[in-house]
Amino acid sequence: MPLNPRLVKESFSVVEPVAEKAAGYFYGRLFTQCPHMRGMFPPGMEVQRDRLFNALTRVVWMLDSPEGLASYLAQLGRDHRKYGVSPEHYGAVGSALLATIRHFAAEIWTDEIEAAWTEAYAMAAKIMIDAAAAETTPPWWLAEVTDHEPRTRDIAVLTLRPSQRLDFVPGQYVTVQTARWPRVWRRFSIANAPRPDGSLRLHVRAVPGGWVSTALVRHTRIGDQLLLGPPVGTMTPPETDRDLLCVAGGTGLAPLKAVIEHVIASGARPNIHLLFGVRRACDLYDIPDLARMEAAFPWLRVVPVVSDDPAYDGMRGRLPDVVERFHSWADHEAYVCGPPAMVNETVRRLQSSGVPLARIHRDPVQSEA
Ligand SMILES: NC(=O)C1=CN([C@@H]2O[C@H](COP(=O)(O)OP(=O)(O)OC[C@H]3O[C@@H](n4cnc5c(N)ncnc54)[C@H](O)[C@@H]3O)[C@@H](O)[C@H]2O)C=CC1
Repeated sequence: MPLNPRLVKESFSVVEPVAEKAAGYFYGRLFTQCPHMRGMFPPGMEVQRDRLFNALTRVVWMLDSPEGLASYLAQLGRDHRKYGVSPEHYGAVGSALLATIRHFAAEIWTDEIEAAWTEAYAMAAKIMIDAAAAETTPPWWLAEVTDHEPRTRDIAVLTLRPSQRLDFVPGQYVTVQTARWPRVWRRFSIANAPRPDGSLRLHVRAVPGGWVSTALVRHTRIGDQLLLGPPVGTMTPPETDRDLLCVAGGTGLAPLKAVIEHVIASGARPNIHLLFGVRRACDLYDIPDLARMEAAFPWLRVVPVVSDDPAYDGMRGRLPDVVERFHSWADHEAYVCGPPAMVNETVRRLQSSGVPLARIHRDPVQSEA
């Protein structure tokens, strides 16, 4: 039977408003049916629940764009190897998912909707299973912390050396697990373009209640080992030599720095504006490094922007406002990364000021605590 994206989307839109409940129901079904699968997940399931729905939402809304969907699902399949997922698990997940959607969309449920979900899930599972089976890189990497620089009270920049070669594209992120929190994986963007020594830099803010981020900022030392999942993400460098606008909110700077490093190393000479927004001047955690990049590449202009510090003697304001009043970006390729609300608003303003959506790069998946 052919895919029926419309029926899947319509029924999913009934479940979306009760996503949290639905995710709880889904895991309840899954673990009752397959108690041994509980051990594959961390003790606290809150982030996992969000993740399930973020991924599901993305898949459902991409059903009409098969190419983008296939590449997203393939990345997801490769990434799931680090949890020890094997093809048998997909059947159990599929039946728990179907039971969940059926339960929460009961009012509109029909045989056609059931068939549409069955078909869509079978297609998605096949892409994930095939991609995982075809992958030759490790499911996860051990990485040694070779440097740990506290930059502010809450932010540290870590340098890691993976024990095996880890290929990635600038702008991608990895998931990280610390010895302190087994089975808890959190995403952090790689903050550099690939280097000859294979090292990776991460920008980490310890957020309240953030298990992994707090462990990385406050309890991690040089010589410690971390686990890294496969690199994922689609916010990769531009394929044109158009001028670039990069809008970074806080540690959302990390992937944009990687993209800029890549563009500089490629030998292209576009003008690059990097607007680096923080709340207070003391949060400008990477200025010395950015100033070095600026000095070495005259086409790069770094503009620190501070939103909540009236005493700051430089550019002040909210990033979306500053972007809008700066000048026209209509001819630029734009990259936006940071807190989701900031990203959404900046993208909207760029669009309404004439930057086509196809030229605005963002990663719908944000990093977590
Ligand atoms: N660490 C990493 O590797 C990555 C982090 N991120 C995300 O970047 C964000 C960084 O957070 P923080 O450093 O705590 O940044 P923050 O909360 O201190 O804010 C940074 C900037 O965004 C602006 N901003 C915040 N909320 C806004 C809103 N609602 N509307 C308009 N502007 C707003 C602030 O004014 C400031 O200029 C997190 O959401 C994180 O998930 C994204 C990708 C990679």
